Amino acid sequence: MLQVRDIETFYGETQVLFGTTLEVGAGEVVALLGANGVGKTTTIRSILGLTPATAGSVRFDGADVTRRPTHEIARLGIGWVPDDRRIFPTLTVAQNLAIARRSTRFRSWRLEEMFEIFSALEHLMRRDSENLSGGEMQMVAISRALLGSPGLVLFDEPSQGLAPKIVQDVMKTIRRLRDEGIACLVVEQNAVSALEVADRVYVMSHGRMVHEGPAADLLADDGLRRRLLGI
Ligand SMILES: Nc1ncnc2c1ncn2[C@@H]1O[C@H](COP(=O)(O)OP(=O)(O)OP(=O)(O)O)[C@@H](O)[C@H]1O
Repeated sequence: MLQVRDIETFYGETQVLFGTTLEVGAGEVVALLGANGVGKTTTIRSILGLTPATAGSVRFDGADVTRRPTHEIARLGIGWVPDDRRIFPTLTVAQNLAIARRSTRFRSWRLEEMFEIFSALEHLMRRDSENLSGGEMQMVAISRALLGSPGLVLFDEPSQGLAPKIVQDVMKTIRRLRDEGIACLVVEQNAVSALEVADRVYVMSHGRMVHEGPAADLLADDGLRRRLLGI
């Protein structure tokens, strides 16, 4: 579904990605881990064309999207759950969700299905989004991504700032998406939660991948985990 090959990305003169390569298959959850500042968010930004790669390629669903504008890339079926959620604060929850609707070649989701996944969401629909708690915002951010009919969802730090029970709900939702055949790329500081939900994992350091393999292997190998992730 997603193939990122040898991408190089800069902020101005500063190079952040030095030949980053990764793949996510349909119905696969892939975790992207690594210390602060190694380039995980920049990898997501390059996939979405927000900070386009200057070398290498990004392919989604068979199409080369490397230097296409972000709105075109999103319209092909890439959903994004950003680390700062980016919910429009002056709109209600219902309005935030209404403007996210999009049809793609992938499965579309009904609002009622969002209410099944997040039982609290139905009662939040009329609320102004600026008054939501962190967990409520995350429900809205994930629902918004799904209402855009994605084939791939990019999650940036989905558990950041959330209570443990809500983190469990988010991870359960990611499993559900996988079961529906949606590809998920999950950038996380909370490495254990990410490894528990992921099929495969990449570990990044200084803009390059330094490890790739089954998530279960890294979860089981204390020595390797300590060396790569310090935990
Ligand atoms: N807009 C920007 N302008 C200049 N440099 C940036 C910008 N955004 C990020 N950087 C730098 O790029 C590097 C990689 O940042 P990035 O956010 O991709 O890392 P990360 O692995 O996602 O880390 P974190 O978990 O802290 O978000 C860092 O050194 C960061 O300071």
